Amino acid sequence: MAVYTQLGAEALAAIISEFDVGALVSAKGIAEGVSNSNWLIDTAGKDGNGARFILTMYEARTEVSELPFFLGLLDHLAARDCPVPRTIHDRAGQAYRLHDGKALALIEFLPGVSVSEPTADQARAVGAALAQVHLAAADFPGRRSNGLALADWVELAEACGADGLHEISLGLDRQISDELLHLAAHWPRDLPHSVIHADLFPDNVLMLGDRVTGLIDFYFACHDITAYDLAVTHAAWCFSNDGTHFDAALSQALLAGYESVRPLLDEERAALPILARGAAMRFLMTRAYDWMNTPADAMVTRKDPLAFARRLEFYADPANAGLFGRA
Ligand SMILES: Nc1ncnc2c1ncn2[C@@H]1O[C@H](COP(=O)(O)OP(=O)(O)O)[C@@H](O)[C@H]1O
Ligand SMILES: N[C@@H](CCOP(=O)(O)O)C(=O)O
Repeated sequence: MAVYTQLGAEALAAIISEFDVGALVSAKGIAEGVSNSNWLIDTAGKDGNGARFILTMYEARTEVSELPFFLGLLDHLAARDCPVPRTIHDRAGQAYRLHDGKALALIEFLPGVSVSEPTADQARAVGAALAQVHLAAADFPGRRSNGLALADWVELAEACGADGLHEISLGLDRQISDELLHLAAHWPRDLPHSVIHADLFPDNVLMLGDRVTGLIDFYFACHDITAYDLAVTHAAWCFSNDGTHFDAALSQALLAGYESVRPLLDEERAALPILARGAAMRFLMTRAYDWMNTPADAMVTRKDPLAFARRLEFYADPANAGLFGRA
């Protein structure tokens, strides 16, 4: 469930009246999502023909000082025909407003649904859309470093503690400490960097059939290794949810879709195995930390860390070394 803050009808109407979008007609809290509060907003529209938006209230996990980067990036990408929602600026031209000390943004509504069992054609389309974002962001002037990079995985592992990890699953502490050493020794330093989405899971992609209609939730976007973003997307799309089953057809389609827009350099392709291990580690660590630190009465469902421990095992298995080789 993701409406952490209750806003009454009067408050919502007053907020919407600050934008040139017509009067509020209806507002429904959106259950999906975990970080922020979201409402589906219908208004009369500027011309009286009706219009639909997403109203997002940023909760504790999003720093207000970072909103110019996230929201500016959406506008930059949308202006370059990437399938991302524009932000609707208020009458004063601001991309976000403050309400009772919390930031709010009104965002273009995009049609589509998040798929739970992607097909190869859908994975191909997602790969192409990701590459389009990487190219279109090249002249985006905003800067944000990755707050969940290798050094942060190490910190998260320390915060969890060996005993805590072992309690999640026997031997998980050892798997993580060995892997972190391996990643530190082999993490690539000289690959192309760009703005990356960094969390392009199926629930952050809206689709109509095989067409990507929306890439959303850019709140982990940052500058980092471009091909690492492809590795994150690979880990997110090419396995069953629990990480027990790898789908080679999805993997090939995702990579081919990506390369149809932005061909990988040889060194990027060669680095994909280690980048994929890093991607699996990133989600293993945040999920393990959340697993141990989410109060029992919290409104969010904890995500299974072991689903990414299994992906990590898969990527690290020498039997799968050829996974990212050219077909
Ligand atoms: N621009 C949009 N157009 C249509 N639906 C959206 C849009 N942005 C968000 N949503 C809907 O709201 C849900 C939660 O949004 P999301 O940004 O993923 O929240 P959170 O950051 O809390 O995870 C999404 O799963 C989707 O259903
Ligand atoms: N994709 C991450 C969780 C991040 O949550 P989001 O709803 O903000 O995308 C994971 O699966 O661990």
